[in-house]
Amino acid sequence: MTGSSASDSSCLIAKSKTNGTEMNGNTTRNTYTAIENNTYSYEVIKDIADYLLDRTTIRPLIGIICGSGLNSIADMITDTKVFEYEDIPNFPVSTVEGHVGRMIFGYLENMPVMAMQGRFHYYEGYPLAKCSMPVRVMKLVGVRYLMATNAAGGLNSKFKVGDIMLVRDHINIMGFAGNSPLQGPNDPRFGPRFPPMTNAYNAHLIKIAKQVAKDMGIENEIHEGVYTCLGGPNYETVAELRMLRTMGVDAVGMSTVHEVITARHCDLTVFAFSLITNKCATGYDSSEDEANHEEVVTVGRSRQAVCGELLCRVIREIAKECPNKAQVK
Ligand SMILES: O=P(O)(O)O[C@@H]1C[C@H](O)[C@@H](CO)O1
Ligand code: HPA
Repeated sequence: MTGSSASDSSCLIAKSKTNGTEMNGNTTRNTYTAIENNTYSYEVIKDIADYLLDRTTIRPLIGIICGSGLNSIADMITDTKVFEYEDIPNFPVSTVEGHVGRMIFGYLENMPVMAMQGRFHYYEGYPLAKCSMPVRVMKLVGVRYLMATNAAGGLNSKFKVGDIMLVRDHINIMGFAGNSPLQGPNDPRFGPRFPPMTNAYNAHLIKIAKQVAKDMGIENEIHEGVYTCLGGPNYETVAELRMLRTMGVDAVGMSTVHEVITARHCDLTVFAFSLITNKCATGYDSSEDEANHEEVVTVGRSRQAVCGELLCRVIREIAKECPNKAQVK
């Protein structure tokens, strides 16, 4: 299937394209009529995937999402083809500091990858399905593995700022309230109506990452744990954090869960880790523990080399096992 049918009103995307035209004396970027009701049909997402594939010969097998302050993970990619989000039809734009807003195609460890420098969060005003829509784009581009990274508050008392938590599982708190990226009609071309989440995070890749951490000599800075995503943008109250801790949450953030649900729905293999950028304040007297985004981004930047190396080494191991070695550079 290529492109949307002109008769399908739910997936028309380019009704008012003004490609580089002059308006009020200024050059405008491409503008597209908004999709209806923020709904991304299979055809719209296929259009986005085709837009990207038409402009590069790279065929990624791995999709990467860079968390807050972790953009430079994608700077390690070689032979790049860069797409600004604002140039991709029907793509949202990043509005958060620390999220640049670029999709980078290229190679890491000789594996073809595509990486998001900047993700979309619910608190930016995007519905969850729109936040995780790029994961479906990855799927239609041909990606088999999603590697998601995020910045998170450490709730487990053993975690230190700068540590990395390999995500073993998540608690979908927003889902408890009925908010899901899979809400609405199900398109079986992506996946089943009722997808299981038992093994959302691939145990084999976690094992590989632990071995990699040992090889890097950072085994004391690596943990395995449970992540949860809250809606944000405010950080949590002490009472909320205490409740989350009793629920078994080790790290708290504002992303990833809906991306992973979307990825598992369309059968991507998932690996995710959280960089612990701050300790969660579980007492009222610990004002020094108050979270702030500047600190989150600063800690992210200070640890992105380590996070990048971990990711690259895991990719190196995936490359060894890659089912389609022909695609490896
Ligand atoms: O995109 P991630 O999940 O890495 O970003 C975290 C969550 C919020 O967007 C922000 C809070 O500081 O960092
Ligand atoms: N809470 C929620 N999201 C976060 C945090 C936090 O403490 N740190 C980074 N992202």
